[in-house]
Amino acid sequence: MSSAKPIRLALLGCGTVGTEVVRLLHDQADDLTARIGAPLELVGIAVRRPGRQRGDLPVDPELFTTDALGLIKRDDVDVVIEVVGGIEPARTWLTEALRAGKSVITANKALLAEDGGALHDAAAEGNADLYYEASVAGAIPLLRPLRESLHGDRVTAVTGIVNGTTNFILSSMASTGAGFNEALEEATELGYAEADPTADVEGFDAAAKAAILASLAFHTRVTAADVFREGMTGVTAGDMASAKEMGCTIKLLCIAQRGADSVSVRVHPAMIPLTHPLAGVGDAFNAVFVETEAAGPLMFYGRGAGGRPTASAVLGDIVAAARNKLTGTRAPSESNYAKLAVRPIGESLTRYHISLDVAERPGVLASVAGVFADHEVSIATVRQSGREDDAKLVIVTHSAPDAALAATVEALSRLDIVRSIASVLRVEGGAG
Ligand SMILES: NC(=O)C1=CN([C@@H]2O[C@H](COP(=O)(O)OP(=O)(O)OC[C@H]3O[C@@H](n4cnc5c(N)ncnc54)[C@H](OP(=O)(O)O)[C@@H]3O)[C@@H](O)[C@H]2O)C=CC1
Ligand SMILES: N[C@@H](CC=O)C(=O)O
Repeated sequence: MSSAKPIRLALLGCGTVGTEVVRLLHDQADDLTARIGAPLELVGIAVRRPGRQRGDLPVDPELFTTDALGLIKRDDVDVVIEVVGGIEPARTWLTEALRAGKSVITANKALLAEDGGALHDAAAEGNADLYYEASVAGAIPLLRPLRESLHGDRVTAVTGIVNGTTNFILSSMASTGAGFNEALEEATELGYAEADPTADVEGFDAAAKAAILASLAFHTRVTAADVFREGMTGVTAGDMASAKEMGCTIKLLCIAQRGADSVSVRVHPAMIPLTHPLAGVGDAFNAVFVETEAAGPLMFYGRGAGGRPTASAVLGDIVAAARNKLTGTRAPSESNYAKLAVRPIGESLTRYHISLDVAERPGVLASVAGVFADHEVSIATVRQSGREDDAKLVIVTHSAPDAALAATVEALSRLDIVRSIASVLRVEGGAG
């Protein structure tokens, strides 16, 4: 056993992730002590409802408190672990801890994407560690490679599936034909969804992760407000069927790209070919491609959500922060020297898959094609089906500025021969 003084931990939150952090700290205590060179000691756990049943947690019930700020301020706390979520009071707690020189480990992507700058500034002020590996892609070691291993290279793009809940729903819809509500309910039971699952299904969670990834990859502060966001609630069983007919599937993608002097960051559902490596990423798994100038493409894959996988990432950060405490060193600080501008979605080159319900009469195709030509959007494929009074057109475009594609859809909706725009999806990776 180590005779070194223990590193003392305060845990804020003991829900899906927090309970698994407690279990791993307990189950792996001896190994952790050997790896760090000092034991870890949990000195307090802040929760909202201390009397709540938390299974057979291997922890002294006396450690629970509702006074998170009081716990953070205790002199015997070296490291603060936040697995509560939300903007406030988490921001106040974490800035307080960092300014006081306490290491902070957080899984709170919403806060990092909304006001990560304030946390990084507080870390610099307090000469404290700020680690947040669990905030993006659950268990996957992704931020440390971006923050350290790839710092000698230039990242040009980050593309991936970064939300487990929506991947679980879309995979269930595609493979078993499950309905949206049923799949969301199951994802929630399995501990994948956010406290308010609107954050998952409307793309806010993936957009927050996209902002964190783009900030690290491009050395530029990117916030959630900079990210174009479209959720997956508009994806219908009809879209899934249409995707299947074209040899494709639909995934909620995060796409961050670096140009010469700007970046673009977007989150939206996209149709991708079944041959695309992301097409086979099922269940609540995540996968992220990082493209760099020297290393070329790199792919990261693993469990993107769930208590135990996420706790694994938190534990890795605890070990790093504890080692730094012992050696008197610090985590790499924020690197935002590039300060690149963020380009709006309208300037990004994208491709659309558009399904139209149209009148069945001569000249329809010519009128529709004319709208595309007017907006300088070229058509890749057209499929026509239906009978009198029930005709459908499915058009896939070549790539064009997103603003031109959006304007084309808007103009199509005003044609009298177009009864309705059944769906519009972006297309990635050679689909169509
Ligand atoms: N679930 C997952 O798969 C992943 C989650 N994350 C992130 O981890 C964080 C936690 O998620 P998760 O464990 O799922 O969330 P849960 O809702 O399961 O747990 C939240 C915990 O925070 C406590 N809490 C809430 N409000 C307060 C408050 N005002 N003061 C003190 N404690 C409070 C709750 O207390 P009580 O138990 O008493 O209600 C609960 O223990 C979030 O930021 C989430 O985005 C990141 C990656 C994956
Ligand atoms: N709700 C999130 C949890 C992990 O970040 C997700 O589903 O990915």
